[in-house]
Amino acid sequence: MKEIVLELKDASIFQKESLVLSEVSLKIEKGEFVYLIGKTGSGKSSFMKTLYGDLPLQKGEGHIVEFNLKTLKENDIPFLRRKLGIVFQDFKLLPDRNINQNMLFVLKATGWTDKIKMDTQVLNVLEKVGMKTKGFKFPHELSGGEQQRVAIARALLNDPELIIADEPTGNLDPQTSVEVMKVLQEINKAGRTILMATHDYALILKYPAKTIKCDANKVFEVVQRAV
Ligand SMILES: Nc1ncnc2c1ncn2[C@@H]1O[C@H](COP(=O)(O)OP(=O)(O)OP(=O)(O)O)[C@@H](O)[C@H]1O
Repeated sequence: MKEIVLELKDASIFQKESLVLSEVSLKIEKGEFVYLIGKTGSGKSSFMKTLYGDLPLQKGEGHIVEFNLKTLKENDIPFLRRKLGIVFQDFKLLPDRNINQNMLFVLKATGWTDKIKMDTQVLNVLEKVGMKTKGFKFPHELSGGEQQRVAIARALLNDPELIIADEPTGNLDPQTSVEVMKVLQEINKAGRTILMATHDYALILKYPAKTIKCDANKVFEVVQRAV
């Protein structure tokens, strides 16, 4: 039987008191690549925030990696985040330090202490995204696509069980989006599970995968048709 990385049953997603999504039931298995689509304001970010503990799961059931979202405590959140790799549209790299230092900052914050192992892991993840030789550069010295590749490398540092990417190509031109997408595809082929919110239908057509949609306060799987 396949390992389940994420399972929601009849979950409701709220922003404060307002209901954004209801009756959400879905399963994501280890190794899947899943797109999350939907209009602006349909609830994609709220959905993802619930998965990484930024919004509480107030109703329904939710299990992600080894965590129960319903009983998740404030103290559990850093441990949950270590099992997830989170990638944002706006990269969120620290501007005042170079790429290697950005990576080491995350490793230190997540409990790594052995300097040699840390340096090896930084090189290892930068190599996976084709940025091994750019560790000395500052974020502002990199293109948007390179910054996003570094952000993906950062998400890989703690060997996550699930990568949650919220519009990772949203700030990139079409060609650069494809380059970043190729990196995500390679990471997926290596066995990692990826949930990616996107507005980019060209990417979905080029790299078809299971697609779930937020619409009218619901989440459902959509069948892609060849065009
Ligand atoms: N911090 C917040 N406080 C209150 N309401 C919020 C907050 N963030 C989002 N919302 C509301 O929740 C609903 C869903 O927004 P959300 O950002 O999840 O949508 P989205 O599908 O990710 O949109 P986009 O594609 O623009 O990122 C919207 O009605 C929005 O106004």
